[in-house]
Amino acid sequence: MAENHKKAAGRLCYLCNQRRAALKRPKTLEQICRECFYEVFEEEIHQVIVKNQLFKPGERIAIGASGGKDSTVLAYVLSELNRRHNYGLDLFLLSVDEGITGYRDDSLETVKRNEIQYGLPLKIVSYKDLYGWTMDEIVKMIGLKNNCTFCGVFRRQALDRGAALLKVDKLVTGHNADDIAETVLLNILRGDIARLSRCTSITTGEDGPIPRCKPFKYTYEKEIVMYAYFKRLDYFSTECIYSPNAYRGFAREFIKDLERMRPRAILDIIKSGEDFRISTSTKMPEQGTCERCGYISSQLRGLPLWEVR
Ligand SMILES: Nc1ncnc2c1ncn2[C@@H]1O[C@H](COP(=O)(O)OP(=O)(O)OP(=O)(O)O)[C@@H](O)[C@H]1O
Repeated sequence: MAENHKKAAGRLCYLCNQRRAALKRPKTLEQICRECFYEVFEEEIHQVIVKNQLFKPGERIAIGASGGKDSTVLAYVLSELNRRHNYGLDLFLLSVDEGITGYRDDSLETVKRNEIQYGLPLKIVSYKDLYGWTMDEIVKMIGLKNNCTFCGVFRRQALDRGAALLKVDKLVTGHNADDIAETVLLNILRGDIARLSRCTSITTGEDGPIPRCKPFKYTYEKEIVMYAYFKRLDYFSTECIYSPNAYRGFAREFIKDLERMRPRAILDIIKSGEDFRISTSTKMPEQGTCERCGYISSQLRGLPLWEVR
């Protein structure tokens, strides 16, 4: 960040041609000033929201808030845009406490501060209350293998339950362009055509109880970090202590390497995912519902009975 800062200093901003450039924009490599950076960063997100008709006036929206950089910037920018452009949204923070000591307990403290800083009501739902156990207990029992898969499934359901308690119309998450490009690549590597065809959708679950959208679908992770840094936003920056997902880590590093050579690579991977056409002869897996808890499941049985309350 400091090097980037130094390289840009001394020149005039490429966009306004008035103020000194303060940074090199990761997405375009343009040398621009802070003010122009804030403007293009926020305006691009506004355009994504408008073009994709993500929200309707009067809607209640829950922001999936983990305390990390993405969801913290999302909460901040969405409140700003809501005010500036009169979206007419009622915004809420929704956090899931997975019960991971030394990680989620600390990041939730950040979300509690964000609740006050941004004036957004916060709802916390926990695995302990919903299912009767914490991830600490699960990891003690099953170890680190597959624990991310378990946790991902449970978090999805917990967010739905929290959203239902808040009576919101939609849930937004801080998934960014890097996350989506990474998922496209992983689905190709795994030959998972069903997931590949839906992982680039900006809104999902429209046929379910609570649709989800990703306003940061085209927002670069590096720009989110820069924005949070320059705006001095209060966020928690530690990785989950139980996330040893080496395969995903490899895809992430690969995309970072591509980005270094060609910043557009992230957008190009997303575009490839969006334009992918599935042959009509490809057999798609059917999505079912769990025979025990009734929640959506890729297999007949979703969560084991003892896990759902
Ligand atoms: N415990 C949680 N409670 C509420 N929302 C969550 C939680 N964990 C993840 N999310 C939502 O899912 C998004 C993607 O989560 P992921 O685990 O990939 O985190 P991330 O990329 O580190 O994002 P962040 O920087 O916001 O933590 C987050 O931006 C957030 O909106």
